[in-house]
Amino acid sequence: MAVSYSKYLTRNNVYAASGVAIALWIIYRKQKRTSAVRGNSRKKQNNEEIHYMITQKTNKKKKPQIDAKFFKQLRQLLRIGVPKWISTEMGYMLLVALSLIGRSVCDLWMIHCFSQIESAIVLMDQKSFYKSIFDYGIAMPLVSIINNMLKFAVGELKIQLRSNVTTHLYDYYLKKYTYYHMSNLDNRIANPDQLLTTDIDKFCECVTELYCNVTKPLLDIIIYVSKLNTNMGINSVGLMTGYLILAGFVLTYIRKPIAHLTANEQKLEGEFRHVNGRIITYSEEIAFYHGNVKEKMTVLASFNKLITHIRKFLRFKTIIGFFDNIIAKYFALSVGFIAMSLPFLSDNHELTKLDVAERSKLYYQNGSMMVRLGQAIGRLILAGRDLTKLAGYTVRVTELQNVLIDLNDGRYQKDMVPGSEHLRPNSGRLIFKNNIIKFDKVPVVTPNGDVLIKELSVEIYSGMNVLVCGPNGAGKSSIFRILGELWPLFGGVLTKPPRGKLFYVPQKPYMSLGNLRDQIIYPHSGSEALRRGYTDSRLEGYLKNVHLEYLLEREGGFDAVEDWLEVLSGGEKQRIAMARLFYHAPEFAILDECTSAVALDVEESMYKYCKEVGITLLTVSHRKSLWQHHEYALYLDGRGDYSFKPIEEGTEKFGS
Ligand SMILES: Nc1ncnc2c1ncn2[C@@H]1O[C@H](COP(=O)(O)OP(=O)(O)OP(=O)(O)O)[C@@H](O)[C@H]1O
Repeated sequence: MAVSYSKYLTRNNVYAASGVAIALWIIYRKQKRTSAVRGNSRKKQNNEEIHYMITQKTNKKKKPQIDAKFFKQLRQLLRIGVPKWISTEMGYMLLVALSLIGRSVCDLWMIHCFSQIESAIVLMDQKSFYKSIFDYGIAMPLVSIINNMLKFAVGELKIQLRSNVTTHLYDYYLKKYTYYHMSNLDNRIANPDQLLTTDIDKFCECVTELYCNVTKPLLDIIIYVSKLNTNMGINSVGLMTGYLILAGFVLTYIRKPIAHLTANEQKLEGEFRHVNGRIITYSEEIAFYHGNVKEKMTVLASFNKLITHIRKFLRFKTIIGFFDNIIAKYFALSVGFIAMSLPFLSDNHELTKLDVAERSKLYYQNGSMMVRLGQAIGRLILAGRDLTKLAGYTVRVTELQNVLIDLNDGRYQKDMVPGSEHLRPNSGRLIFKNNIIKFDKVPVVTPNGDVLIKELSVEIYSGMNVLVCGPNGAGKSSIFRILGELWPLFGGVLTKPPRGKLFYVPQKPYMSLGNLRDQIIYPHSGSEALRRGYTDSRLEGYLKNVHLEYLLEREGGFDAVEDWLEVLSGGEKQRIAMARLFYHAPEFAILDECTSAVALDVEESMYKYCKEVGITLLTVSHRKSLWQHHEYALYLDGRGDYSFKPIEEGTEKFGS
């Protein structure tokens, strides 16, 4: 029989359809105009050479896909999330599974209960009706408890997974110098902050959601298939199962691009956050330069890139959603109805021998089960979508993990300058020995293979204060990066005191979160300092040495908590860093232009104090006034040569 569409042509339907058409047209026109305006502004931006750069290598091979590699990566990450078979995480997984079983049993019981209620109404059986309503009322709290227990267990499972994965990766990230190496020696990851925060969270959320979205439908399918098989026969159940397999294949195939679109979205979110973060970090510098307009353009360029991608992703999801709905929901239901009808419409099924009332009751029960079976199948197919999303997060978190493992093992991936292919990072030898710093034929090479000095051979003993000088970019700080083990040794033998006996004071000192005491004793904790015998009065002495005792009164004592990077002036920060040096009292101190903002008289008293307490100084400075505090000068000429000589009467002093 032909379908007659004319009956749908009612006045209300025509109004509704016209409304939707007009709304779509307005959106289309508006978007076209917006993209035209954006196109112009983009051209303008290009003219002004507005672009932001984040040096993250795009690895074309690494498109996330649901394949054996993905399952291997997922298994590895899950082993971190659920480390043992007998563990809290397993306990919560079990609780989730039990709650899901409880919910399926409740669903089944409710189908039975509702069929009793409806049958009692149709048969006008008052007693049976009130009994069923009473049973239903009694069961309600239990159903509610099971539902909320499920939510609780899912929430806790996610928290456990996130804690385990995050702690594991931070163990690597904050081990030795990995956090420094990731941004300075390796090109692979540009935004570890995004990966360590949002991406891990999303990964764990996806895993828990998937666990529920697979377990419950699977459980439902097993329960309903076995019930329906008994009630209706193998044909009906076979039809549904066959459909499930076919639909699963089709949808997995058309959803393939979701994985890399998700991974890309996370990457762009990370870049956007990174660009924003820079404005916060350098707000003062930007403000002095009136750089707001330029920064706005950079931020908007990053934002537009993100939005364009999200919009593209949304369109893709909308189109896929259309097929998802049809295949996973509506068509699944139609197949369900056909499967339902098979025994009822056959001539020789046992059902045909029952009276109408019994058949109606059975139809309701089997129909409800079939609908739920259809929904379970639909949900299972839709879980495929979560799986592709999960593949995106899995790739990103796995990449982070791999890079962290590589860096911990001393393996880096960085674009090297041409001609540096023969250089092998970590090919030098490191020896720990007290009271000596010795570079024995150590090449001074930047992480990207730029050779600043071919072979440096210098021997410095305790008590030999050395001034390091030379033009900008000659490699003065680079020598100390190698000495501080931040940069790898590309050859030779480096002898140095053990960590902790060598202290670095940079030009821009770092101030930690915490109170005033924490700034002096960084990176020790308050209790550690006390254990070592450093009372507040001793710390006050160090503040006096750097002429900062007034801070105690101004800020409200050692326990005052402030954002010290903001609250202290440049010179105050440098003086706090010197007080920190006095507290640690190392064998050797590297002073890298660390008194550039300090008044000359204060600088002099600080240097005198260092000598008094026997700290050997290796100073990088362009100030002539500092030469008097040193006995040796290491001069780098900026062209790869150097000289290491005692400072004598006639020695030429470099600097201003
Ligand atoms: N992380 C890095 N990766 C690659 N090259 C670097 C890195 N850090 C510094 N360089 C390069 O190494 C060279 C030497 O830098 P270094 O900081 O040692 O100079 P410097 O002598 O201390 O100069 P200045 O007096 O200006 O502080 C510079 O050309 C610089 O660009």
